[in-house]
Amino acid sequence: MIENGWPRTAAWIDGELRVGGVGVRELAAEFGTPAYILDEEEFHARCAQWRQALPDGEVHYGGKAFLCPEVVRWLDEAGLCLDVCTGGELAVAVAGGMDPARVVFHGNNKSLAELRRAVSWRVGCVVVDSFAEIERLAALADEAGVRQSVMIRVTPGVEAHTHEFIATGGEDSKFGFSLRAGLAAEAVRLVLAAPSLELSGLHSHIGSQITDLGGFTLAARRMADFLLAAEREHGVTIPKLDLGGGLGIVQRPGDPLPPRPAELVAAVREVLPAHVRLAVEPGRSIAGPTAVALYEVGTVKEIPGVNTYVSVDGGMSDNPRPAMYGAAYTAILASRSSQAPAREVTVVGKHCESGDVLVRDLPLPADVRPGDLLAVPASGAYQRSMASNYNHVTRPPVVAVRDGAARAIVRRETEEDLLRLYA
Ligand SMILES: Cc1ncc(COP(=O)(O)O)c(C=O)c1O
Ligand SMILES: N[C@@H](CCCC[NH3+])C(=O)O
Repeated sequence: MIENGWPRTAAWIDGELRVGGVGVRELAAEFGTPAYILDEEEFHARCAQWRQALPDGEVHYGGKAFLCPEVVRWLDEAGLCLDVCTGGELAVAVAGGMDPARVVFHGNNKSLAELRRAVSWRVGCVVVDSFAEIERLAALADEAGVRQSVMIRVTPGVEAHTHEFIATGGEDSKFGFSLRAGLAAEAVRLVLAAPSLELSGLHSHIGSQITDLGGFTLAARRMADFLLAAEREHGVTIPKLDLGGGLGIVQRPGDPLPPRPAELVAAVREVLPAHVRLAVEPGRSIAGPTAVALYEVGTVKEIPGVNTYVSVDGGMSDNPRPAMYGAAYTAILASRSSQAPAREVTVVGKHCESGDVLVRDLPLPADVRPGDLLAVPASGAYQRSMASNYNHVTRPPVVAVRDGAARAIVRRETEEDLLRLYA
């Protein structure tokens, strides 16, 4: 039953799903539903896997996948650094105790306030993304009397095989400087000409949820060629190449198995010049498989000969990915065993939208009924971090489980939290 895609401690014991040694019935009773149940052991193991794959390089966790102060502390313990893309993510990093020197700051439109904060907090590296930003950052660093380390974000013209909304490395992109159009070369010239900026590396990120190595190695080759050409032209050394994140995960049994971190690192290493340090920014491949989303069934509506809708108490507000990217998930009946024959159902949320679908064509026991708990694996990345208050629902908690104990590392939002904003 428990196949790839589930966190490592997920097990079927005494007629229910357990994660981290805690049964889902107990979790639902204590923390309510919907809730994200995060397997702490899985998170630590995935950080360690990346750290070991790149002992002499830099692993920056892509904080956009899921971030809270407790996760920041786990990253610190694991020796990982952090990639943030807003002032808000930077604030969480600092709240979790991370030294800003270990933070890389991304974003295609960082505000002046964000840039000022990055400089004054001594953020380790700012990834510059536009000509305007190079000018702004150079002026701010100059004003503060510091030399700010930067990387230049380059779009290497690689079309990653993933959903177009999460592909970022193609020529036509809002991110970075185009290699082919010569904009990246101009960015190198401008950064090198700014005395308050120090060019510490080049950066590319081709997209997300990628399960083959071809795009990564092609990007690495193009970036390596560009780096060497820039070094020759300017007589400088560019010590680092950051190939971003993007490694995919299994979302449901049968999905292609993504390469392991060590395989990715080995493949791109082959095309990197020896003097260049490699950096990566995995988000989904660390956080994604760590959490299971837990829902309670509220209604089962059968339309004879057409479809059966199983409605749960969450939906597109806690997982917008099926609606946004057509992402395909699976779910199981998690709170009891059933011998009933399976029938195909559509699992939907409680929002006022027909597109509020969590899982399509899902075989579930025919006796699934209100009060049952459903569990959706691969829910650790881009779910809580993209959750919304649509229809004024409160966002679910993240409950970390380990060795039979459970604690909320992000508490459930309350209506008070929501009402506090209103005049
Ligand atoms: C610059 C950058 N780095 C890292 C990531 C993390 O990506 P992923 O979660 O796919 O590993 C992203 C998001 O796609 C990104 O835009
Ligand atoms: N939000 C996207 C990933 C985007 C990554 C950010 N560059 C997803 O859920 O798949």
